[in-house]
Amino acid sequence: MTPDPHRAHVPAVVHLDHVTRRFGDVVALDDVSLAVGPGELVGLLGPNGAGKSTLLSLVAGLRRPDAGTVRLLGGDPRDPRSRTGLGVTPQETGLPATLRVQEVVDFVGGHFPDPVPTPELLDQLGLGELARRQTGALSGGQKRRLAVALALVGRPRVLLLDEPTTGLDVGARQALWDAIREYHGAGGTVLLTSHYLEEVQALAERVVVVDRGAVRADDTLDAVLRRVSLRRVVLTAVEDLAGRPGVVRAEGAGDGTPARQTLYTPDADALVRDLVTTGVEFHDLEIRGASLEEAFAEMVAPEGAAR
Ligand SMILES: Nc1ncnc2c1ncn2[C@@H]1O[C@H](COP(=O)(O)OP(=O)(O)OP(=O)(O)O)[C@@H](O)[C@H]1O
Repeated sequence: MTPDPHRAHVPAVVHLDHVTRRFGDVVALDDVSLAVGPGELVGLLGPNGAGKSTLLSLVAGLRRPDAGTVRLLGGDPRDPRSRTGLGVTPQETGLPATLRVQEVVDFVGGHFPDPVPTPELLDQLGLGELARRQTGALSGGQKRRLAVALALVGRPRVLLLDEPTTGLDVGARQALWDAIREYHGAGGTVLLTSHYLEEVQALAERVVVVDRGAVRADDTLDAVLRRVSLRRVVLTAVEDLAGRPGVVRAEGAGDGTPARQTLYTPDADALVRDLVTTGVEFHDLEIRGASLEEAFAEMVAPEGAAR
């Protein structure tokens, strides 16, 4: 399951070893082991209730495991010395409503030995013009960006982001992605959860799929995508091609006029050969691999489908 066997020689910055965490009868994490090496950008994917936030809260030292061990930067995550190397953006952020944006950043930065200068950080996250606004007057998206600024202000070695761009518009999301990439490019380690598969596909090099408290897949993004056997053949044709040999699913079927159709098949070459040899007229042929969405659906099915 470990994508890179060489990683075993590098001490992990985040390490969970056979970790179980229950809430009453609910087993939120069930014997989970995971090691994240320095400089990795890992996307945690999973349906609602899979255990992602619980995992992050254990790494952040906010909760203890019922069984197993969690290590952060080689130490106990509940030890403040380990936590000074950590930046966290929880799913919901409680900001003091009457403090101004720059005051909050100054205040949090004041707890660290070498904070990022507040104006620099606010500019990086597109919050420069809001520096003097009270946090209670920020929009939801602006609050998310401020939460990420607070996670970055102490120049952390590890960044935990729980759904960092939920509720953001396209521009704000892009700005945040840039900030995450910049942090990672400078050697930072990132563990992020997201409901947006495109976000994980855009950012992560490694994908860990969590479902019902267990790790279902842990591999490079490319390898996860390769696990999906289906290919997408996209073309324009008059004839409805849904029933052609090898087509397991089809979208956009023709109705007597030329229509853009997407045909899912395990063997795109065989399908195209069949269309050509049987004289089907088509144009603008494209063949694509699977998306992360398809890979994810395949990995959490079939039980996941009933959730
Ligand atoms: N404080 C709590 N008390 C009781 N049950 C909890 C608590 N926190 C989490 N759970 C349960 O543990 C399971 C895992 O929840 P968790 O929040 O870790 O999932 P998640 O993958 O982060 O979900 P989402 O994508 O919806 O945020 C769920 O069944 C949830 O209801």
